[in-house]
Amino acid sequence: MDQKILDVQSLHKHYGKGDNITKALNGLSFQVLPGEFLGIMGSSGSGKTTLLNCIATTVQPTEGRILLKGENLSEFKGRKLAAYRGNRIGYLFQNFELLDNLTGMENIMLPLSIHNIPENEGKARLKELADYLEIRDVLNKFPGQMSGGQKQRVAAARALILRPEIVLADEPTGALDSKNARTLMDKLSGLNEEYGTTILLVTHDSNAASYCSRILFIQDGVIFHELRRRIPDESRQGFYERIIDVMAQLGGGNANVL
Ligand SMILES: Nc1ncnc2c1ncn2[C@@H]1O[C@H](COP(=O)(O)OP(=O)(O)OP(=O)(O)O)[C@@H](O)[C@H]1O
Repeated sequence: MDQKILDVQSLHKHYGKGDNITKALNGLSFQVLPGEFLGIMGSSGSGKTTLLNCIATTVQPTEGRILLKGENLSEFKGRKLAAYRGNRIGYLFQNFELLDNLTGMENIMLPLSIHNIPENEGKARLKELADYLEIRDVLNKFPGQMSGGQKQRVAAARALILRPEIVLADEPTGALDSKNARTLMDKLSGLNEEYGTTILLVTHDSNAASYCSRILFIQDGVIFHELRRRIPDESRQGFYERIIDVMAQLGGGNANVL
């Protein structure tokens, strides 16, 4: 039994050809254990989204491979690939990606009908997530009637309703003010602790990253540094300070405050 949930091995992704080639990933290797809350940081263009998209199988690596519990993702085909994309991973995006003509509840329930989850079970999951994410009041509203923070928590409920093994979050706090960003991160880290959901979080926000258990810093498509929160004795503030030190070395600057 392979203990790792993800094993990324010498991953390369090149876009374009010849003079127009961009080497977004340049031989990136790391492993993720089940239940980890892994942050991925790095300056703009360092390859973070490309990495997440390779894991989501929406971008095909040029070289290297990604193993999910020992199985090569690039060999997933047909139903197995659909099941992987549909319910083994959940996505959370910076711009929420909710359907504007559906209510909050309909947005959250949509994946359930696609994956044939019985109605009673679906309703029970909806209630649990709505209570936890504090979105009961907006379930009958349309996205246009919600605040940014509410939209992102509805999007989180949609990402989680099928109980994915891995959540891929690409800058989920990027469009939120600091209070809403903190609420979202509190909720995500609570879910990570309570349900053991593995989370991969791409972020520029050192405060959001301080909720993670480990952070990979990427530069020019390779891992430049790694930080691990010292559990249980290191405070989030202490971890945040170590993160901003590394960000300063990366030249990314830091405007985020706790
Ligand atoms: N579809 C594409 N075609 C060509 N080049 C691309 C494509 N997608 C990304 N790139 C290039 O690959 C590099 C890595 O991009 P990527 O989006 O992975 O970086 P990032 O670290 O997520 O950046 P940001 O923090 O700005 O979102 C960049 O130089 C980008 O211009």
